[in-house]
Amino acid sequence: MIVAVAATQLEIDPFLTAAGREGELWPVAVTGVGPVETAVSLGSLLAEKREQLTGVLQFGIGGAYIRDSAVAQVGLLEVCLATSEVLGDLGICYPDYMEYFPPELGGAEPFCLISPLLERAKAVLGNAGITCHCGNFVTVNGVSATAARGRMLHERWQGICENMEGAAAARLCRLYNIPLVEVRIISNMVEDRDRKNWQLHQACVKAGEIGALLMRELS
Ligand SMILES: O=C(O)c1cccc(C(=O)CC[C@H]2O[C@@H](n3cnc4c(=O)[nH]cnc43)[C@H](O)[C@@H]2O)c1
Repeated sequence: MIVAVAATQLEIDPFLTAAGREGELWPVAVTGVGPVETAVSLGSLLAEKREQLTGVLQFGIGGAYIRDSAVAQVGLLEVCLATSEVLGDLGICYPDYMEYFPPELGGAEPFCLISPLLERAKAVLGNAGITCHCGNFVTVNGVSATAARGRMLHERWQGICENMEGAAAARLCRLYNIPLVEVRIISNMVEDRDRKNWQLHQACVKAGEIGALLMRELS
């Protein structure tokens, strides 16, 4: 059994619409925004259901880091799959520099998400003709609101996508030895903040549709 989770009802509603009657049988949860809420809600869910679970599907929206080379730039409303997750702002925060703690103090250590379930998810998207970018994701407590901060996190982690929940789910899934597939649709570029450039609604709708497709094919 796979559980589908997203941070907000804004992401879950289009998922339920796309899932239709079939979705009534799927376990689904809203985890809340940010790593702490995710750890609390997903942690109690996994503690209860871990014996029955063969995977966690986390879907939602995220920001795309702007890359130096235009070759593989991820764009608005494009699909990203995480091959790793890291807590990108756990440490000492300077305006455009992060100093991470040593490993014994919980220093930033990426969680690898490569698994047979991830390979199946890639195949599902490929068979549906959906192009997806696979790469490292970075989880933050605060949305990066400057291009400089985004560039710094991108360069430090070779990150493609910023979000606020993935590393918490990755840490829990590692604890319980359950594979995690994290898929995000780009709602915004990580740039000097300009809210009018965000495509929040469209990204939530697409995230719900892709989430439902993956649940249908992976369950
Ligand atoms: O600034 C606003 O008005 C505003 C309105 C609604 C939502 C937001 C968010 O910041 C959403 C955070 C939510 O979405 C994910 N997300 C989307 N883009 C990013 C990003 O660039 N950096 C980090 N997280 C992002 C995140 O996972 C949260 O669940 C703002």
